[in-house]
Amino acid sequence: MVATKKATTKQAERKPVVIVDDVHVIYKVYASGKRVTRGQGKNGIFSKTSNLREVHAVKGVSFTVYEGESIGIIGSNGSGKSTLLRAISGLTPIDGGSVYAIARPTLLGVGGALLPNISGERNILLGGMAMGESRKDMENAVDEIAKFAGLEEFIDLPMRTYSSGMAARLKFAIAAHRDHDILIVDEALSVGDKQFQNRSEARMRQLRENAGTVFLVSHAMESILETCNRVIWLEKGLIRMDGDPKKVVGAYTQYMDEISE
Ligand SMILES: Nc1ncnc2c1ncn2[C@@H]1O[C@H](COP(=O)(O)OP(=O)(O)OP(=O)(O)O)[C@@H](O)[C@H]1O
Repeated sequence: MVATKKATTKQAERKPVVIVDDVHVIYKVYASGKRVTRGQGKNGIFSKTSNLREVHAVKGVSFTVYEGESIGIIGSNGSGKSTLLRAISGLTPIDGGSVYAIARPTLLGVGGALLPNISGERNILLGGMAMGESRKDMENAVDEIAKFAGLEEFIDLPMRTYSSGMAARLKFAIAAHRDHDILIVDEALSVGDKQFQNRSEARMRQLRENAGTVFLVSHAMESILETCNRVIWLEKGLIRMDGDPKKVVGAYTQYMDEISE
């Protein structure tokens, strides 16, 4: 009886974890392909503005995520999925609107930057500290992370000597070594070789189970349906649909079939 009452109260007090309020992201790119950073467009070293192109990748997206929700983000290529999640994690600056989160969201994927001229071990220390962990905890975690990444013999070598697969494995292992309140997964399942993929998939499953909130970007509808209890479909930087996974995935699949005919 008490348990039922508790559960009902809990449902009534749905706790917001992430609020995305009218978020816009605009990339500024030179037609030559050169990326422009803020402040360079006007009177900077690249003062020739005629070739400057703007890509409005996210055009006013709003939604609220509640505790315990696992959100799948789907949409066709270039619809703004990765940009939106990078904006939520704070890696991509936003050009309008706001993001509020109860904890710092961690982006678990192949995107994070490691430093090429320092060793794998020092990257583990710095990477972990950049995610808010103490130096001591990271020092204790080095061996385990190196082992998970399968890089024990290489961990004292500079990162620039690693293959791209080795570097991706290390990035995944650093981000995945502890549980996160808000976890953002950007198709990280495809990291590394088959053996590492199995290991990372198992760890991902564990992380998803332990995380309070999970965002998953994927083109694999099976993993979206398996993982998420809410799905947001983005198209051309706008939310096209938001709700029940089966309904949203069904509508998206139909749309993709129609446009490919
Ligand atoms: N660094 C960047 N500089 C300029 N434009 C970018 C950059 N990153 C993405 N874009 C553009 O922003 C738009 C959204 O890209 P984004 O990568 O967020 O889409 P996506 O939905 O994740 O795509 P995909 O499914 O192909 O991974 C695209 O038009 C893309 O060309």
